[in-house]
Amino acid sequence: MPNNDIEINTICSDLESSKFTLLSSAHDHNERAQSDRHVARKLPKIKIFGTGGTIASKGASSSHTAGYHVDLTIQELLESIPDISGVCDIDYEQICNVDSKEIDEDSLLKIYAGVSSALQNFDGIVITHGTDTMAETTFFIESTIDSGDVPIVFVGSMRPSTSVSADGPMNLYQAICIAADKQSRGRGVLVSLNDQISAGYYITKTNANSLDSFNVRQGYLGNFVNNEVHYYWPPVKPEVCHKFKLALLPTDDKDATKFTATSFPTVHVLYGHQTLSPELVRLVAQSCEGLVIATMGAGSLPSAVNDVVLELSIPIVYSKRSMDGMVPTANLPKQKSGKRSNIIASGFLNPEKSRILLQLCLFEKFGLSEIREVFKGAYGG
Ligand SMILES: NC(=O)C[C@H](N)C(=O)O
Repeated sequence: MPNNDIEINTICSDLESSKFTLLSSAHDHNERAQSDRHVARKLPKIKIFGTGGTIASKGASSSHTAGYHVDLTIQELLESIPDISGVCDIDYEQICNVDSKEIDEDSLLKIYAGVSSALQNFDGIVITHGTDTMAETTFFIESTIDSGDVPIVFVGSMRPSTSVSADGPMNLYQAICIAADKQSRGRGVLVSLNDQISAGYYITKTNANSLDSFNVRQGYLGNFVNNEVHYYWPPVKPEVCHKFKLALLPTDDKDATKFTATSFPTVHVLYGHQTLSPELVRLVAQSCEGLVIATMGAGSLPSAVNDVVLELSIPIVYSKRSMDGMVPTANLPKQKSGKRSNIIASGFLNPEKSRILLQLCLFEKFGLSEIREVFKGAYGG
């Protein structure tokens, strides 16, 4: 992790002679607060966290857009963007540096802790992250952090830094400008990718390769064109999002963002298909505290699978493998006795977001009816 203030020459061709100063996270905050630069210009202070992903990756050559590996620190990434010294003052920190397939609960909690702490001292937060699992992290952060007015902007890229027309530097530049823009206040967790601004709660990665990788059926919130942020709507947050107050064990009485490592209950996801084995469902259910099944339509699974599910005692969420639409409660299989079963409809939540929501519910020790209430927020239950 970098320790000192560093001067950076931008590589943007029309700004070749410009310089800006990056403040490393180790830099003393009091010194920063007292600096004339801050006081005189009153620029927004933006915290930038690096976690890895394609945006921080290098490939074998400029034509390679696959088979690359994470190899750039957040400091190096910041060296590749246009001058932002007139936009904001930035401070940066490397949380981890991995492909997002490696993001686990430990990384999620590190991001959670970093964001919680930065919310107290910064006007905006930017997090670089791989796109493959970005939607899971944004869903987790929106579900666990009340960001008030402070924008939390996630950003990634689809091409590695070494490729021709790498999209990372522009995406990162835009994310920082979005986080620094007053219009972004009161919008919660945002995602900036391919000139579009979306709600972190709703995004889904819908294209495994193209630059326009995130499709948001609920609509984009705005876009970024030629240094301008344009929102289509006034500030709004996802109404259906259940906010969890994570009961983490503090290790420092004075600092609520420091806590002991915690593991979340295990929740597995099974993918529904013709001939899905009831025995597989039974077997998987033995090794988890909750299960999500990507059903084939709006809650449909072979009857033999439904029969096994109804015998189990753990909560089982019926989600869907179709990208759009929802699983309504009316489609859930019922107990012969007429009693409510252990099955919960995911509403419009996809399997991976349903998994995180169920995990959070189980972490909070919610019973079946409370879990149902939480999923009702997403029109399931
Ligand atoms: N475009 C990307 O960022 C994909 C990469 N595999 C990741 O999620 O880390």
